[in-house]
Amino acid sequence: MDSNNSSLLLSSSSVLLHHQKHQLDSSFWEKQIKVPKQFIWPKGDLVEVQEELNEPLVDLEGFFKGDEMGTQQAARRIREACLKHGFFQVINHGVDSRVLSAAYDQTAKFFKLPPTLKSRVKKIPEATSGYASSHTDRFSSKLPWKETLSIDFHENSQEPVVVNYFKSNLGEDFEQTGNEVLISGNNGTSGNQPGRLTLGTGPHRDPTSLTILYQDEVGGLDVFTNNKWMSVRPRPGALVINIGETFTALSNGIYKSCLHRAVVNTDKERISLAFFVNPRDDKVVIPPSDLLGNQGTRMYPDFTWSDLLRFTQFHYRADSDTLKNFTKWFLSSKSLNP
Ligand SMILES: C=C1C[C@]23C[C@H]1CC[C@H]2[C@]1(C)CCC[C@@](C)(C(=O)O)[C@H]1[C@@H]3C(=O)O
Ligand SMILES: O=C(O)CCC(=O)C(=O)O
Ligand SMILES: [Fe+2]
Repeated sequence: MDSNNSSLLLSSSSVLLHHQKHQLDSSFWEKQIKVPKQFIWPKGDLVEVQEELNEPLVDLEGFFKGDEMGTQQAARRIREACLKHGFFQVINHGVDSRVLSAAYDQTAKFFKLPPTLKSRVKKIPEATSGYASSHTDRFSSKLPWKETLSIDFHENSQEPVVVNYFKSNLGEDFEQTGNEVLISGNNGTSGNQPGRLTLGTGPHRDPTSLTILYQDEVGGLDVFTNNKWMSVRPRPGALVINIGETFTALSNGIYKSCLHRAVVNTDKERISLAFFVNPRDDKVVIPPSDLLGNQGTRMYPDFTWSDLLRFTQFHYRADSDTLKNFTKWFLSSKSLNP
């Protein structure tokens, strides 16, 4: 796939706890036990995880060394995972561990900034980049217990996009932050009540093509498969990879994008860094003809990543049925404006 349109999402539900405007800091929780109702999720979405997902661990060392056997084994494991639930973890992925920890540290540093400084990079409604606290500007219920920082990133851009983003919005002091934040992060939180009633990120399938996620040791990423919620164990140095719905469409429904969520930890804050890989805006998502089956049936219409992104940002909150509802919306908007 020609995929050079990506975005970075940094989020931290815990820092929300410490820095949110409506005094949602630790002293607030000591005095109050009530979580604002907009943050409370339905019981069905909060069902606790029982088991760990035994997702494949893919070692990319052989691939990078040009070793045929190692490459084939990795490819087999990836295919198996994508046919089943679309989640796997990679080790020896080539991303230097020092780069990952520097990105993590800078992310943590960003979320610890005072709200006034963070709001200098606040996401405006039409934009896909910027800082957002619980998406309060977009939604009024089932709010995620997190704050996020998203940065658009185009591989073919001549500019150091991330560095410029930090430098121009937060000043020269943040040039280093931009240098080190190569992938981005999401986060969980602390506090008994919020931990039991809220979610860092609600159940959804990623609308994107591919998500590369670095989660810290706190954990909290759960996947819904085999009819139950299963946790994805944080493995030191590993990256979690998952298929998004754009990839499902590209594979004509063969590769699955699985429902997942990030739960809030009752005593520890959590940071995760997600790098979303997407097709270029002008590329139509069309599966290769050998994936169409005997009848040549297409499962999804021709669409571009920007169509699907627009749908999730302005018409629909990504959940378990985004691709199905996008397809309906897209076809009916096309028949109205052919
Ligand atoms: C294109 C995207 C929209 C979201 C960020 C990326 C990939 C996943 C989406 C999201 C995380 C799914 C759950 C709801 C959401 C609003 C969130 O909790 O952040 C989603 C992101 C978004 O719409 O900004
Ligand atoms: O924080 C996590 O581990 C997952 C977040 C997520 O699913 C997303 O950003 O799409
Ligand atoms: Fe996700």
